[in-house]
Amino acid sequence: QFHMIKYKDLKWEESLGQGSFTRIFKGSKTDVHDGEKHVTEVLLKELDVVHKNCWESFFEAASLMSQISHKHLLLVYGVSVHGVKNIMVQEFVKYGALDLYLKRGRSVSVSWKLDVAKQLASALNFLEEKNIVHGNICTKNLLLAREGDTSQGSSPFVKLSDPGVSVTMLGKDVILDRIPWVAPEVLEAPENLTMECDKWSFGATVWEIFNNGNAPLRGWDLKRKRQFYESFQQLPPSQWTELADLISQCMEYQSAFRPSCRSIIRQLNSLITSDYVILHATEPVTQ
Ligand SMILES: N#Cc1ccc(Nc2nc(N)cc(-n3cnc(CCO)c3)n2)cc1
Repeated sequence: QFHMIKYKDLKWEESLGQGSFTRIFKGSKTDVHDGEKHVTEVLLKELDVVHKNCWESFFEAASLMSQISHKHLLLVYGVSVHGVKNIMVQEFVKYGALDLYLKRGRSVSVSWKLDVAKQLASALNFLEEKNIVHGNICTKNLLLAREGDTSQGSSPFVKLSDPGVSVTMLGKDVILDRIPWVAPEVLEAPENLTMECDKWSFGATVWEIFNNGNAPLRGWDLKRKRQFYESFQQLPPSQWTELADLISQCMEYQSAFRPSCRSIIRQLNSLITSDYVILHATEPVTQ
């Protein structure tokens, strides 16, 4: 179910950082068809050799993204295996991960943030219709393809990245460190990963977007993070009550009570039309 790409057709350029058990590089792939050579800019996601036993899960994540296509889902060109190296070849998304983009202090408007949240909700709705669980929704996995410029009225465009190695393959500490994105029931038993878990993560991700990419519970150690769930705590609410309500509905400890994707989209639509948006056209950058 995969396009296998020859290692010799790939070229590595600069390193761009790392994910869980993976390293990412800018690169290019060369294809030849009808006798013409095509060079495409790509993102090369390499599974760390020490974790090569996770290669099935790594490729499972990639195949999830290549079985279906949607405008807000990352395009995966294929995979390449070379000796102990496992490489996923993805489309290169121009502005990279949203968490870093927001941290760079771009002051973006409330309508920009709502637009991004709505695009993520529509990707989630699509996955839900296909009965596919993502399992790692967060701004690190939300890629910015177009910056959008609210003064020019052009809107941002985001793509949801692959979930990476499944949470079922990660150690307890890695899962604990994903608090508050990982749903509480997944902490108890990672096999509990369901669509409802993606809604919890969606809530934490919207919280990040409206807090300029600052990670929630930033700097908390694993013990404190664990206690956050044990005492059924919620993230600090936004002063925009309707937004805070949506986030807390998604981050409902009882998974069955979390809203449907359709309800999430409906609530986002009413937020977009509320006068709060006009009043807070461009938030002052609060770092
Ligand atoms: N400066 C800069 C810059 C960096 C990266 C990109 N592009 C891109 N394209 C992708 N397909 C995936 C990612 N990516 C980024 N972080 C992760 C890890 C979490 O998934 C994945 N970045 C563009 C500009």
